[in-house]
Amino acid sequence: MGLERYRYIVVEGPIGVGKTTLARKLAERLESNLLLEDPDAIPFLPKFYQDMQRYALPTQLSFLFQRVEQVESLTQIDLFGGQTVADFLFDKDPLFAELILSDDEFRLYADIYRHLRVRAATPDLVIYLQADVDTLISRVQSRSRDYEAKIPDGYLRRLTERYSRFFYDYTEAPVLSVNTENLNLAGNSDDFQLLLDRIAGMRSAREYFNKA
Ligand SMILES: Nc1ncnc2c1ncn2[C@@H]1O[C@H](COP(=O)(O)OP(=O)(O)OP(=O)(O)O)[C@@H](O)[C@H]1O
Repeated sequence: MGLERYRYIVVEGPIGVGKTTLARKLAERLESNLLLEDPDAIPFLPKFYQDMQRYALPTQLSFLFQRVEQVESLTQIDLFGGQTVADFLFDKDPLFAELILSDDEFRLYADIYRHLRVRAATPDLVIYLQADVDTLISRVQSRSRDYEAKIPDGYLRRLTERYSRFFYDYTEAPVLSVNTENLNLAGNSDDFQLLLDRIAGMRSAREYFNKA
């Protein structure tokens, strides 16, 4: 199948693009370990969407500590072997921090981040999912988590821009950028198979997949 060579695959992209959906499907197909972000375990998140300025710091720190724990569990998984699929990249944590924190808060966050000295494993492949902001909005609405009704469109737009810049500069691991506008990974198994073939056929460190 050509997918065995990836021991650690990360699916990334802005809120609602479909990371969790794809990570679950990949893990099921590969019979691999699955590492998922758990937004329901962040008690500040609903409050954050109501008052971003006030709740940005506790929300950001809660996500950071959750990711640290998950990255540590990855080391455990590694001991037992097998493949792992995750729906987040540890290195993207500061991307959110820069977007939502004030300058002073960001300095404090950066100190904590540095002192944690996390050594996150480098993925063998990052699948970077992309979609228009309007598509993100409709996908977020389709999963109907009540508190997400308050996510401002401008926030999703700025986040999407930050993601583009982040991956423009990112060279740590091979990246497959996937335009998901016409690729229904939620329901269409043909589309999922197309993507699997594309992943298996990946030959260089940076490739693009755009279903015509
Ligand atoms: N390629 C796709 N085409 C159409 N709908 C999709 C696609 N991928 C995911 N969806 C749908 O969009 C919604 C959001 O998907 P999902 O929860 O996987 O996003 P996410 O990127 O993991 O979000 P978050 O960043 O909040 O964790 C779900 O309802 C899912 O069924």
